[in-house]
Amino acid sequence: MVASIVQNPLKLGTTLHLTPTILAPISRPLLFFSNPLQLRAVRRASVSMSYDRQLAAAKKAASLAARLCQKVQKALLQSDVQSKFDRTPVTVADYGSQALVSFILEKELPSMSFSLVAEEDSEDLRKEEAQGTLKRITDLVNETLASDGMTDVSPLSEEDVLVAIDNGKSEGGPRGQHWVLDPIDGTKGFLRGDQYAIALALLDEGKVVLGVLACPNLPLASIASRNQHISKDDVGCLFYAQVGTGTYMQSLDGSRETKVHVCATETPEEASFFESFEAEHSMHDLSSSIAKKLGVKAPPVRIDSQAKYGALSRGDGAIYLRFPHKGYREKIWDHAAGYIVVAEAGGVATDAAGNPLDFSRGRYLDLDTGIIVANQKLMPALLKAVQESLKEKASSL
Ligand SMILES: Nc1ncnc2c1ncn2[C@@H]1O[C@H](COP(=O)(O)O)[C@@H](O)[C@H]1OP(=O)(O)O
Ligand SMILES: [Mg+2]
Ligand SMILES: [Mg+2]
Ligand SMILES: [Mg+2]
Repeated sequence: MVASIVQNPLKLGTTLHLTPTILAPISRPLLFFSNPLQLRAVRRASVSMSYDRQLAAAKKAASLAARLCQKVQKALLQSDVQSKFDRTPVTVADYGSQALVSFILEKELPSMSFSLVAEEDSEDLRKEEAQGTLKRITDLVNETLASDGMTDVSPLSEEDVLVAIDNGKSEGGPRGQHWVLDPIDGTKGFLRGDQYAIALALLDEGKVVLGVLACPNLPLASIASRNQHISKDDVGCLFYAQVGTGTYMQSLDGSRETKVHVCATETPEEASFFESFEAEHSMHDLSSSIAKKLGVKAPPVRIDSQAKYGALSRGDGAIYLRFPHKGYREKIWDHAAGYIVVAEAGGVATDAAGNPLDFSRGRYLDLDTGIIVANQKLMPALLKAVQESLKEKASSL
């Protein structure tokens, strides 16, 4: 038996009321240094310790992008779906979300040099036949900005939208600060009316220092017990984490902030695990073999997108297993935000060999075989089961 969380937002009709975010200033200590190098080093340390301003901007950007996506998901039209060169779907909401997040981050943080590594680009939208689609995206972005009472910005032109989308072409890397965005993670789930996430993270010197996950269709209550009735007011979560300060969840309307922690179980038999809804994205036979070795009794919980990391960070399940098929290269925007949300909640995410995930190598996350996530206590047994199952699979080929 397989459990899946299916929230059809076409029936939910949620309206969001966002309050404007107040930006907290970075506090810089007043110190005197005669050596300018020393002064620069201390300034760098003091700035890198607090990402409050960036976090506030990221929360605002992801919440507004979620509002845009909800609107599109409610009125999903076939014409809103294009196909990219790799034949994965992309919708007006993917483009609109990326344009909006890019525009808001740059506007809210004018003093920062702006670098964004993001999934989408404007190439297909610049084609003659995409004129109508581009107009629709531009309208969606402007309507969303207006709905937030952003009266200090004049409406974006179609060219502004294309430029905002193409800001996402940065290569990232180990130096400086880079935003990392998946404007809709789990587009297939989005199209099905199921789970998806707007995933935004910040890299500083190659490390993930903050992450925000907006999950418009994820219930605020645990999805561990799946048969409860969920009202439309109890759906839509925003997870966020800043390095060294823990992970928090609030409702997408800005209320009900709570600190969250991963499941503390030390007993694999009690653990339940998450995996992709799509068998094309992760090998279900392999995860089933791992779960069997661990003695996991509960059926897998299959949901789309980084909503899995969010649900894991608040203890809805204890393990996340992801084993893409041979040849697939993971991208940093598919894991950066989820990674810090889980890590700050007390979890560990590694590749299948137990190596830490390295987000500093550019747009791809080159890793060994797969990604596994659990609490610290479960990790040794999980790694052992993963290695055994991988060996068995290799010898059966
Ligand atoms: N063949 C594939 N194997 C693994 N992941 C994929 C594949 N194709 C797309 N993805 C990406 O996997 C993620 C969804 O994973 P999940 O199965 O956990 O929901 C998405 O980021 C999706 O991209 P996208 O952002 O375009 O939806
Ligand atoms: Mg995609
Ligand atoms: Mg993705
Ligand atoms: Mg995406």
